[in-house]
Amino acid sequence: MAHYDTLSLTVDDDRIAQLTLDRPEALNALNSAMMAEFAAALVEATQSGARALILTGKGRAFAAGADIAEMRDRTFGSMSDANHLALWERLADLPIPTIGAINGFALGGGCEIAMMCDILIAGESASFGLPEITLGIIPGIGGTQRLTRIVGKAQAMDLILTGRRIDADEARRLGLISRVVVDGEVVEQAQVIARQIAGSSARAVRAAKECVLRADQSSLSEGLLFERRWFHSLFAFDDQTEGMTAFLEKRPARFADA
Ligand SMILES: C/C=C/C(=O)SCCNC(=O)CCNC(=O)[C@H](O)C(C)(C)COP(=O)(O)OP(=O)(O)OC[C@H]1O[C@@H](n2cnc3c(N)ncnc32)[C@H](O)[C@@H]1OP(=O)(O)O
Repeated sequence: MAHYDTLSLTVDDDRIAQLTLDRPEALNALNSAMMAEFAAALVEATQSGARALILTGKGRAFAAGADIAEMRDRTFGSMSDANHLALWERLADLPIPTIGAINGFALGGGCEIAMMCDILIAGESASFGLPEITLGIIPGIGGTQRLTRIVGKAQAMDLILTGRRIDADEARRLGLISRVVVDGEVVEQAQVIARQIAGSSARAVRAAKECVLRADQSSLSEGLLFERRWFHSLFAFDDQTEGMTAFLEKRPARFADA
């Protein structure tokens, strides 16, 4: 793995990649250096053959948002000419499942990149929020769009216009995250999920991810057709025969690339 200054990347023997944001002294505030390294690390993780990626933060925050010190003196020209923040979107485009393991604060841009993950689990004392409004700006890494799709207009307006923070239980009730676990066990629980995914058929996992993501972006009839076509396609591969044979023979399936 390459050396990174603002994050670390590991890939274990089960082909689980773990990307850890690593600027704990600034609560993992997202700066330009981290954004560039993040994009490079995603490429490296994918090219390593990883089957799932866990995203977490070192210390008492997942990430407390974009780096305010770095942003304060930016101008419209420097932000728009560089299409600033666009690189974070690479996370949403990753072909393998992503699991956000949220410890502590996930605020502003931190909450926004968390919402890009496919599965989100959080420690009991994690907190989420989009406080950008208090800084005279708005979310810029997809926060208005993703939050509205996840929780609906009224809840999104409440959270974005007030900038209020919510705890892990409220985040789960609203549908932002799927599981709340004991603080300190967040990464461990993410690894359990990741290993389960890594033991499944890679093609079926990819198909499932593409279909779920399509649900957000297509009409119901287009999404249904897309799902049915993917379903048909999986019968072209040995994993389907192996999975069904294993069930009938009452043994665990042995998928080719698991
Ligand atoms: C498109 C996206 C836009 C955005 O994301 S804009 C940013 C949105 N985020 C925020 O507004 C949150 C800013 N941070 C905070 O409100 C607080 O922090 C917390 C509530 C998260 C934690 O408060 P406490 O426990 O008192 O810690 P502390 O002393 O404030 O923070 C420790 C160090 O971390 C730095 N830091 C925290 N968040 C950021 C940030 N977003 N950008 C730059 N630095 C940050 C602080 O300044 C400080 O540093 P030092 O020890 O040198 O004083």
